Amino acid sequence: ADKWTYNGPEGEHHWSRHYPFCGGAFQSPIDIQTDLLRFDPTLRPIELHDYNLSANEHLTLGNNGHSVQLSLPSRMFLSSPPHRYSAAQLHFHWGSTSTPTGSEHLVNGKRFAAEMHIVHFNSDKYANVSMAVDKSDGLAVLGVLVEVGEFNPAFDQFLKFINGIKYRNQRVKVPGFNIRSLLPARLDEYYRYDGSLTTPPCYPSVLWTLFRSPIQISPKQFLSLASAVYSSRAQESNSVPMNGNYRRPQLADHRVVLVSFQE
Ligand SMILES: NS(=O)(=O)c1c(F)c(F)c(S(=O)(=O)CCO)c(N[C@H]2CCc3ccccc32)c1F
Ligand SMILES: [Zn+2]
Repeated sequence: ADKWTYNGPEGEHHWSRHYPFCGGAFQSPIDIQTDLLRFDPTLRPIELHDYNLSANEHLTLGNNGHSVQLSLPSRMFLSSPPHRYSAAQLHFHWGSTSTPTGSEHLVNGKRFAAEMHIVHFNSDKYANVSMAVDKSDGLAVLGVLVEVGEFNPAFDQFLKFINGIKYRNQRVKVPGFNIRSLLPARLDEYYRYDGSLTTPPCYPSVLWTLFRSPIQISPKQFLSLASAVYSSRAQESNSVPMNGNYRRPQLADHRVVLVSFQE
């Protein structure tokens, strides 16, 4: 069973004991130093298809003990030629109410308040995300940096249900909404590199796309995300708040980070 945590004896420095890839190459996240970037004119704007889900479509919002995740239908897909990647789920990483800095990727050493990941799998080659998750060309994850600022109505489309998933393994149904509205305006400006899952089993199977522009959520929305959920089960006596669920930056070790824009 996945008994890894972000702190303590099962924390990230111990992951590689049970999950060897976590100690391997091509690990994520990384600190994106903009002076190491290489502009790539072939990086096209990210194209999203069927992201506008109807309200009669029901998504599962769940607490898996490591993150808050929202299931996504596989008919939603992104195309980043030559492949098509179907959506699987989106989830978040954040800090804590006292330290609102919990993004996974950093930009020039700056850590943002939180980070959203939309996990897709290569549906040209694999039947589902579980088949794709350990293949080097298996996954494409969209990363969105989150800042505390303006109220974000799109975020509330699922955040208003978060008190139904306070404890590990709790799940609720939420009506579909336009997932595109969770993303920044500029889908043509992003960082691109080959990396891994940022949680065990840390498979080096992810084509990372981290958008340049952060999105904003209000202080109240951040507080709700960072204080509503626990990584412990409902009936457990000592409840463990879920916060600081981000992995520290890994060595870029000569990996090239491509960038789709030139200032
Ligand atoms: N930051 S990240 O994008 O690397 C990333 C996570 F951070 C994360 F927490 C999860 S998880 O499934 O919620 C829990 C651990 O697998 C996944 N889930 C992936 C990994 C394994 C798997 C299998 C089926 C569906 C989704 C996933 C993930 F890809
Ligand atoms: Zn993630």
